[in-house]
Amino acid sequence: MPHSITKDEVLKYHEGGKIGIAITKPCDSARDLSMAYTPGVAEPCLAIEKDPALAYRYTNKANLVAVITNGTAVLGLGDIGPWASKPVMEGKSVLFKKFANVDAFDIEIDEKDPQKLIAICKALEPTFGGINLEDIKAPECFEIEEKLKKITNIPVMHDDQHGTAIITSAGLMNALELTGKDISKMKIVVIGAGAAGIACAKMYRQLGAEEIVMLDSKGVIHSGRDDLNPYKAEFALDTTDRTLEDAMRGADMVLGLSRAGLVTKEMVASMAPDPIIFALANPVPEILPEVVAEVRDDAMMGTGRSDYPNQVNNVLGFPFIFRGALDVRATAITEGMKMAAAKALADLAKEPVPQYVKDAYGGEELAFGPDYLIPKPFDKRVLLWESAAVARAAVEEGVAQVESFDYCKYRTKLAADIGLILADPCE
Ligand SMILES: NC(=O)C1=CN([C@@H]2O[C@H](COP(=O)(O)OP(=O)(O)OC[C@H]3O[C@@H](n4cnc5c(N)ncnc54)[C@H](OP(=O)(O)O)[C@@H]3O)[C@@H](O)[C@H]2O)C=CC1
Ligand SMILES: CC(=O)C(=O)O
Ligand SMILES: [Mg+2]
Repeated sequence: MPHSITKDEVLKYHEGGKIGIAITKPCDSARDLSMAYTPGVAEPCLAIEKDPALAYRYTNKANLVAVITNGTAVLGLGDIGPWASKPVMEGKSVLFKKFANVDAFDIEIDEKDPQKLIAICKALEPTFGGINLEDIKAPECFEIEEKLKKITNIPVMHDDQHGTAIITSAGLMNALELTGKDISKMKIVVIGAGAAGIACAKMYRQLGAEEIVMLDSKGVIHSGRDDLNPYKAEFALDTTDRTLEDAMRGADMVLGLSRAGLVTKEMVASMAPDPIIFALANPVPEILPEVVAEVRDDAMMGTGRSDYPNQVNNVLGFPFIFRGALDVRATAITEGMKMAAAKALADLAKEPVPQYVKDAYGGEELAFGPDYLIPKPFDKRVLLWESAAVARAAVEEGVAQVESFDYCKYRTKLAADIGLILADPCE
């Protein structure tokens, strides 16, 4: 059931913002001040001038991510601008810290021109160990990310694209296992041909999907349309489906990454048996679980929200992906790293759930099944499973910059960070 929170409570919670800055070294005496600031600070400066890689050793760069937006596609609220986007970006920084101990600065930029935004992000490279692009609208987001990946030497990831693709893929893999559906024979409807929709559809193709019907605000993306950008055109189908109602008929899965309330009961009723329904628009999904339940008892349902079962949300991605990437000083986040993250999440969902996780969800019984397709963000083991998988994949894909990487030792360290001792750290 949804949590009951009032507008006043939420606004009160946000007074003064949600995150601050902590000092990590002693700074209580004149001697400390000479170390932290002048004259002592000149030593690391000169060392880094000689060898820029030492910035990873003598500054916080190695554990610092920029959460960058221009506020053009904030949640499902649309182009509300950089000022109004700040609570979301602060929230992302909170999640980076809370779930993966990654320090993150939210940076809201008053700039819509992709070329200028690219230049600004590139200019920030000396400060950060990674860049998490957030809530930048399509199609500009594709060009911005693609260019930044080429011109920077730090991992850059557009969370709405790849975080979402990874988490929904994990949920989909497990839904396939539970329903026995064959992805290559499924009709998959993707509502939204923006950042998230396009990236998810690409990853589903990697998983074997063949029939993906995608829709934008003008309807089904079909081969007769002449108003498609190249990213949408890649998904243009030769189909007679024109509306969402047409597309949903007989569909095995619908993935909503668009706007609130677009899916009706009638559409859900027209889907194939055992439908997979991920209605992920935030904060209000394309259809609510209780409405689906009125017409189907065989649906597997997920939303992006914290107050329903199956929270299919990129919170399960970005903190852990960057943790793994930063720890091996990866220069990029590759396809192999993304797939490793999705598989790790899917696998973890099949493990018994610790009591503290159940307690965080009101004592609810949580076990692999239709209402528990993916792990919960408060499950500390996500760090262990996902970050270790991402770091290992980075090494295997040749983008890690550490001199050596010992998977078993890394898992032991991550386990210690969450208070676990592993029987088999190499598992
Ligand atoms: N749960 C999660 O983890 C995540 C959820 N989301 C949610 O997904 C949604 C989209 O985000 P994002 O991809 O970043 O945004 P974008 O602005 O990049 O894309 C939005 C897409 O929705 C389409 N759209 C708008 N209205 C309709 C409609 N009536 N019918 C069909 N499509 C429509 C737009 O069409 P057009 O191209 O014609 O404008 C566009 O393609 C948001 O609600 C966001 O909160 C996003 C990321 C993660
Ligand atoms: C979850 C998220 O990133 C979004 O809705 O945009
Ligand atoms: Mg987002």
